[in-house]
Amino acid sequence: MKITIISVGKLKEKYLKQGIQEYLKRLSSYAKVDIIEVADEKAPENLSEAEEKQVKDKEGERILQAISPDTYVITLEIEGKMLSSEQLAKKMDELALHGKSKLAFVIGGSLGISEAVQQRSNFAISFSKMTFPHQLMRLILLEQVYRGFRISRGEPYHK
Ligand SMILES: C[S@@+](CC[C@H](N)C(=O)[O-])C[C@H]1O[C@@H](n2cnc3c(N)ncnc32)[C@H](O)[C@@H]1O
Repeated sequence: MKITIISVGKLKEKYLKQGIQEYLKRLSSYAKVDIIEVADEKAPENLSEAEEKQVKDKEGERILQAISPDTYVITLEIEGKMLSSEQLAKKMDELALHGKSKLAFVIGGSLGISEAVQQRSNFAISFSKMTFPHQLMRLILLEQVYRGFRISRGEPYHK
């Protein structure tokens, strides 16, 4: 399976970069995982709702350009559906079983995900009702994808 993580903005913090490199290395035994960073819009504080929508729409266009038509898209959304790690593992297994060999996870920018990207999404997953910074979300997602592969293969992993 080819997994792409599409994320808005560049990763800056060194400690996150190190963690992400570690999980990419671990995941390399299970899948080809690429990260695509799309440019974020510089968004000052106190934007009106309409201006926020414009920012999200522009970032959304860049996200959509990075997705090929035959890709199954999972967006990360606070209001999405919460799954257990086992359920995420099962979902990835089922996608592979149904011949879906391309999977993209989309992490929004600081204002979230545009409507157009939500419409393109095949499934919206929530990691809880809490808001995580998008850069940290990348690391949490990679850990869960790695955990998912270990669960699917019955391999030991931390409980
Ligand atoms: C800082 S958050 C954006 C917050 C924005 N107010 C919103 O409601 O989406 C940046 C991105 O991280 C991801 N994210 C943050 N917390 C999440 C959670 N609990 N579950 C799923 N995705 C989350 C989402 O993709 C979100 O677009």
